[in-house]
Amino acid sequence: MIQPYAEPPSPGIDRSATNASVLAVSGLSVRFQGLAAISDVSLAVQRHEVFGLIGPNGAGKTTLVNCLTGFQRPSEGRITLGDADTTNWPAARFRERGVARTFQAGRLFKDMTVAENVEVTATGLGLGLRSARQHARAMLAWIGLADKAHWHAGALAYTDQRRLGIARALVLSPAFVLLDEPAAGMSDAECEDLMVLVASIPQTFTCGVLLIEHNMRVVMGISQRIHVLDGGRTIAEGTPDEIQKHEAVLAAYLGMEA
Ligand SMILES: Nc1ncnc2c1ncn2[C@@H]1O[C@H](COP(=O)(O)OP(=O)(O)OP(=O)(O)O)[C@@H](O)[C@H]1O
Repeated sequence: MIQPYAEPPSPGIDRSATNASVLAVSGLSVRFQGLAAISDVSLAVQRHEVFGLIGPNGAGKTTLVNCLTGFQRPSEGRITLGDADTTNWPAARFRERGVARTFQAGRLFKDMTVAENVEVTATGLGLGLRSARQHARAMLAWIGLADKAHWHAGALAYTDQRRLGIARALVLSPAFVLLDEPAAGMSDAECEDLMVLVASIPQTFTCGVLLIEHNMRVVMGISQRIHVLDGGRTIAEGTPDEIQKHEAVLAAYLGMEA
C-alpha cells in the first residue's frame, strides 16, 4: 500500500506559477469536420478537490482534457485559469503556469531511466540539472518508485509506468493535474493503491485533480463531484451518490432504461 507523505515531497518548490483556485470551461464546443465532439459544456474544477469526468466511449472526455491543456483549440467557448483567459494558450504555457496532465498512452521515454523521465520534465520547466535531480528524487520517493529510479522506464511493470506518468505530471507542484484513465489495465489491488495516491493529491500538493476514469469503483470512491458527458453533451453533475442514482446517467452510461 502506498503511504503518501503528509507533506509535499519537495519543500521549497516554487508554487507561484499560479495562485488560481479554479480551472474552468464555459460554453465549450469542439467540432471535427462537422462532428460535434463537445457541445456547449461548462464545468469548473476546484483546487481542493478530485473532480471526476465520466461518460461512455466517444463522449468527449479526452477532447475536453485536450482543450484544458492546450492540445486542442475549441471551436467555441472559453477556458479560464483563475482570472486568466487561457483559451488560446499553447500546451507548453499551460504546463508552465501549473496545469499538467497524463496521457492514456503514457508517453514515457522508455529508453531513459525512471529518474531521467522526471528530470527531463523538470529541466523542461526551467530547473537546472542539479535541482531537477533533487525534485525527481523526492517525487519518486513520494510515489514509491525510488528503488527503481535507475531502471529503464520501458522495463517497468504497466502499473508503475502509469505511476511514473503521474510523477512526471506532478513534478514542480502544478495547481491542477488532469489524469486520463490512470486505472486502465490495473488489478483491483493496484486500483486500491492508485485511489489512495490520487485522493491524496489535492491536500499534499494543493492541486486540483480532474480524473477521467472508466473504473466506477475508483471514480465513485475518490471524487467529490462528478461530471457526466454523453455524445459531447453534459447530462449530469453531482456527488457520487447523486450520479449513481441519476436516471439520465443510468440510461446513457450504464445502458439501462431510465
Ligand atoms: N482528432 C480528431 N479528429 C476527428 N475526430 C475526433 C478527433 N478526436 C476525437 N474525435 C472524435 O470525437 C469524439 C470524442 O472523442 P474523445 O476521444 O474525446 O472521447 P472519450 O470520451 O475520451 O472516449 P474514450 O472513453 O473512448 O477515450 C469521438 O467521436 C471521436 O471519434
